Amino acid sequence: FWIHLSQKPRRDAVKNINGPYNIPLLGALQESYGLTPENIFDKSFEMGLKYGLVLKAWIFNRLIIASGDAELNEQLLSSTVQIRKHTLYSILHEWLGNGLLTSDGHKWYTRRRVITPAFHFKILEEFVEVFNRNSKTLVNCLATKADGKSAFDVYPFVCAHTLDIIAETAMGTKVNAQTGGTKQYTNAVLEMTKTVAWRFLRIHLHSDFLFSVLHPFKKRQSEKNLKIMHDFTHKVIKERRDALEASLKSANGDVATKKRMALLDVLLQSTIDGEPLTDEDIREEVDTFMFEGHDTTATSMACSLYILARHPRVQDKLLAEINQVYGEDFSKPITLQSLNDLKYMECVIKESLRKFPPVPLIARNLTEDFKYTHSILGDGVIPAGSEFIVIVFGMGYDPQAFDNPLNFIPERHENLDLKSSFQFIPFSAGPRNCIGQKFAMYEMKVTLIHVIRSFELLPLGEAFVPELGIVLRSVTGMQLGLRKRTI
Ligand code: HEM
Repeated sequence: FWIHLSQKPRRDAVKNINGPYNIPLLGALQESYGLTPENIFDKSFEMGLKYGLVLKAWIFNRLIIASGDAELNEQLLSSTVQIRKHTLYSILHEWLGNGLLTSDGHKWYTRRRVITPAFHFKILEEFVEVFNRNSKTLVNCLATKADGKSAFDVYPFVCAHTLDIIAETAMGTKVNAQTGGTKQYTNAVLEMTKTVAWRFLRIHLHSDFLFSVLHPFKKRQSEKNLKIMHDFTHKVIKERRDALEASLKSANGDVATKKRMALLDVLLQSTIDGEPLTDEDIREEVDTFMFEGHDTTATSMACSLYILARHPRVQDKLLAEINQVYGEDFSKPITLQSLNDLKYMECVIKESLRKFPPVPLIARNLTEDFKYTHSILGDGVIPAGSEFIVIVFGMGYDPQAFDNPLNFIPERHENLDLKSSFQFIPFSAGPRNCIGQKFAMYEMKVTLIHVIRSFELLPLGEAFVPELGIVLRSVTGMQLGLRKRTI
């Protein structure tokens, strides 16, 4: 009774927000019962129709606000105060430490300032060669599947490809995931990514204690993988630091002018409050890039290929644009400038991100009262301590923003007339938006150029069945078929 009474001020504060019936003390358990990673998408749409784009739910003493409403989300995501990530992210801590993705407060702010120059266009320009070379390897790997009649899951192929790219660009090291190279490290990254996604879907396993007790074998395996990954990253950092110091001591000095800079090199040369970053600081950030920079992009790319396979008209138009920009004989080199000329491809990628957002949810813990002004809800306050979930996947299907949202229509992005840019946020928005957004777009463009020029994508295999993870998954994989093009 006392708990129920103590909730009253918080209940009163969110009276203007609809939501399912709450059983005193227990909350809306009847709604969460039977919710699975696969049915959560349909259930969310049902609840949106019933309660509107913003809804509240209590689970015991926790107040959860879920919002697919751009007006409210804009105010939350633009805030420089409400930047604390949800406790759901805690399962990433043992791997990523307190890096850019998971930190907040002063630490996040200073790190963001130091890391931003690592994504400067001059550095991205140098990465085009890495994207290009690895895309050619991807094409060679995919050629083994191009019999024109068999369906296969394209995700593992693009995942190894994005892992190769991020290792080379973040650490300056080749791990050859596509060709079976540095197996111990790449297997550890891939297994760890799977374990994190698996734990994410099982709320009780967010507790490290329960994870150790209920799944001791998985826990041991996970510790082994962590050690392999951390040892590897530390070794690479040490080697790059030694090389940097040696080159700075040498007469004609600076590595940056001679060799391609990896993101790691930018961190090695940075200071915070006059102090260089320690190896552990850098390790957190490099591991953050390794995680955040490969799985998101792999999902996005695999989904683009999946949906293109089912839209031959769009494929033809894309191929025509590629030929127009690079010549039928592919004589023009791929540069950042020429990638910017691929306007239709940009629309294709955006449309795929709308239909299949790789990060389906963004979740925050509110550290202070969140005051908002809203055209329907009026002025209000969501109390500190509440949890706020931005339903990114729902926003892409809002018919107010996107006509015929179920259809795949890249052309809609040519003249998209949104009331606010916050209506379309696959890379989030505001101060905690994705720092790797441009990197990802260029990487995806180079990959698509090579795959589309080499193969006709065929609508074979099972349909996509979405499954919620930290990153979007499909229960059936991302299936398609391939036929070699004769150029
Ligand atoms: C299609 C590919 C990608 C998508 C859809 C994507 C999406 C996102 C989203 C939605 C966030 C915000 C997460 C949150 O607030 O909880 C985010 C943050 C972040 N992303 Fe990406 N991302 C992609 C690729 C990349 C790449 C390639 C890198 C690195 C090379 C990267 C690095 C990061 C980092 C470090 C953050 C945390 C930024 C901060 O909190 O200041 N991402 N990304």
